[in-house]
Amino acid sequence: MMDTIFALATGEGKSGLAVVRISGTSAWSAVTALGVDLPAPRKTALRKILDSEGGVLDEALVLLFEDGKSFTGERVAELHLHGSIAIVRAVLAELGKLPELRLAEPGEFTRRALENGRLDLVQVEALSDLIESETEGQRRQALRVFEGAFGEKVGQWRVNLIRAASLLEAVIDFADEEVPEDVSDEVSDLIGRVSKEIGEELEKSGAAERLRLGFDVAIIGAPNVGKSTLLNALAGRDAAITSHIAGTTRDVIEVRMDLGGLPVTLIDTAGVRETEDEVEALGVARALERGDRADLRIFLSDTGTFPDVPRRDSDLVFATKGDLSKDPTAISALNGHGVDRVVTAIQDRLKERSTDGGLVTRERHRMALERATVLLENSARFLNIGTDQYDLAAEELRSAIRELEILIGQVDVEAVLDEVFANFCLGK
Ligand SMILES: Nc1nc2c(c(=O)[nH]1)N(C=O)[C@@H](CNc1ccc(C(=O)N[C@@H](CCC(=O)O)C(=O)O)cc1)CN2
Ligand SMILES: Nc1nc2c(ncn2[C@@H]2O[C@H](COP(=O)(O)OP(=O)(O)OP(=O)(O)O)[C@@H](O)[C@H]2O)c(=O)[nH]1
Ligand SMILES: [Mg+2]
Repeated sequence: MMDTIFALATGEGKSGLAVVRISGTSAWSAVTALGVDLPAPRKTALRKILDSEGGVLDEALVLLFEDGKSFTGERVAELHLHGSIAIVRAVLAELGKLPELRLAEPGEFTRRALENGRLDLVQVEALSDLIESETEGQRRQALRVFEGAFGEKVGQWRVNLIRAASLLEAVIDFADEEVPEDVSDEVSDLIGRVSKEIGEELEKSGAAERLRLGFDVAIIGAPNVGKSTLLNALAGRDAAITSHIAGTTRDVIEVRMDLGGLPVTLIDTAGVRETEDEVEALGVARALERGDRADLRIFLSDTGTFPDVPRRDSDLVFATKGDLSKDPTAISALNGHGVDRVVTAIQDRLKERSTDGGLVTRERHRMALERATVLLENSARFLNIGTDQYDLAAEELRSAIRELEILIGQVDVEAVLDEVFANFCLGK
């Protein structure tokens, strides 16, 4: 029997409401222990929550879920408390005194939902992405996987490959008895179809992965060209210090923002120049390094000269301080002129790389599907050699099937589960 676990399910700190969730066989009796007269399942009721001495901790809504009919699949109780730090602390302390209960680990409620077959492993990851989502694009992508689109697709691939493996195994098993019918066409067709579909998903994986993680956009240029001023204009706040002194910015300054549904981390960097100043030189090295790693770079100049950095086709280039020059294409971050053009240009460049519709959003998924692809290629090769290699073809197929099963968590691999749950929110 599993422990009954509990945790604060809502955010830390002061808030309108705070929900404490309890899951496991003792979930309801724990609520009784808080002096609550239990309401019927799924019917909220207003109840006083008491400590062990009978003192009132809060007046709250209590909600019970029956075994098998909850998010975790276990018996669940929720206490919808006033969102006070003191109330939450006191209620959690009372629950901690009950011998059958312990505090949940990050992601443990969701882990139980997985173990009870209510979610598959890619849905678990999508749930984590959904909670982490900050932009529309990220929310839509995570929700699609959470609703089961990827799990279903992988499930179909698996069924097709199992059929292919069974056909081969039937031939192997009966090889000494009767002449088996020729299965190679059907097997090769099944393998070919699955490989093609996996390939199509893998093609979209780069974009889907980028959308999940967000894009790094670095602003690069010589000192004093107005990089930090542009960052502030885009961020809508004074995130970076600006001054007329060349070499003001020394460290890398990052601001996360939502650019038309795209998650962008805008990066302001030190002005690039040769310098005797040791600290500034470190800043310049960082600027070049971050620029190198960035998904997109914006080069700024107020004189037409740029740092000597190898260029990419995708680089955006803008002249600055348009209010001081006659160049009609120059932007002015100081008075806001042309800043909208910068935003549109960033969006255009990034949109190309973040087409919606991808399901393969994680390196873990991509690697599993890449391994499966290689195994399927091997299998097809053995299949083509002839019946005496069918056992090897079937073995490669079984390995490919296993990759798919690990991918959706149909077979437990502790290391995979630990990796997936390591980054989960507390209380989820
Ligand atoms: N108060 C509260 N709100 C919440 C959650 C929660 O756990 N508690 N959720 C937590 O993530 C999400 C909703 N997810 C849920 C998923 C399944 C069930 C559930 O009880 N399923 C049962 C009954 C379904 C039904 O009512 O038709 C079942 O599937 O058998 C509840 C919430 C978001 N909002
Ligand atoms: N007139 C005018 N001045 C600007 C404009 N943009 C920036 N400046 C000024 O130029 C000076 C340098 O701006 P910063 O944004 O600090 O320049 P930077 O590129 O970040 O400089 P470093 O951090 O030293 O590399 C400041 O005095 C800004 O007010 C602009 O569009 N028009
Ligand atoms: Mg600066």
